[in-house]
Amino acid sequence: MEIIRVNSYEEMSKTACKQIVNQLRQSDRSVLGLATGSTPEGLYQQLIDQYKEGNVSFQHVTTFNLDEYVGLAADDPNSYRYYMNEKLFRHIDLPDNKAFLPRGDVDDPEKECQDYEALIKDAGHVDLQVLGLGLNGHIGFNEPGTSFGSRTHMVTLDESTRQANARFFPTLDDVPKKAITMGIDTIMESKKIVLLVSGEKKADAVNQLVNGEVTEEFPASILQKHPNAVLIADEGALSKL
Ligand SMILES: N[C@@H]1[C@@H](O)[C@H](O)[C@@H](COP(=O)(O)O)O[C@@H]1O
Repeated sequence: MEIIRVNSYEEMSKTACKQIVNQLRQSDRSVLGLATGSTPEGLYQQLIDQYKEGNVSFQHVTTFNLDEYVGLAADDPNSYRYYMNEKLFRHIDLPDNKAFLPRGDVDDPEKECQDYEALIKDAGHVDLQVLGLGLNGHIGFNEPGTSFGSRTHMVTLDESTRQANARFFPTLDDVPKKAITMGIDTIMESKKIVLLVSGEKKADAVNQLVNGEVTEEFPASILQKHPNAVLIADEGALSKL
């Protein structure tokens, strides 16, 4: 895995933005994989700026997000669909019908997982997948213990993940207990992976990711085996390497 060391959160966001712009210059019909959480917010702002300056268009792009909470509708302010609309989609020219997330409020989440896999396959798989890193090594919502062979599936969130994400919700009780996430194998099929990590609180996780053994107990460790993965991380995140 290539490591790009940057000085700040802003530089991380700009460097990731360049990777995406380069991808879109190679093909304006690229399929992008997107992530939520605090980490990619700066990247999305950079992409909006690039779009507004006329440097990039998303007109022919397709996007697939990693995950969504089960039970939350698109217009729920805590849903990842709502996050993506607010932080990126409504500011750019990406067509609504090309911006995919798993739907959290369906009657049959298992079927939704299969349908989501089929959509990704029909689109020709993800060209560039943006990832964040959970404190426990999760990617998407693939918690420790998830099979490396997993495809899009429904998961029960770890208590630690619910607590880490509680800051977005009124109370911890409001954090959903289940989510739909692309599986590890689904993520690994992406042609390129751009993993973003910022801040000292992720330093132990980054150390384990880079130097630890490849184990299902630390899902992100599988990225060591990806042929085209890049970690863009700031000094804080790399401080324990
Ligand atoms: N499902 C998301 C992940 O995709 C994300 O990478 C992680 C880290 O979030 P943050 O970037 O806010 O630290 O949080 C959530 O659990």
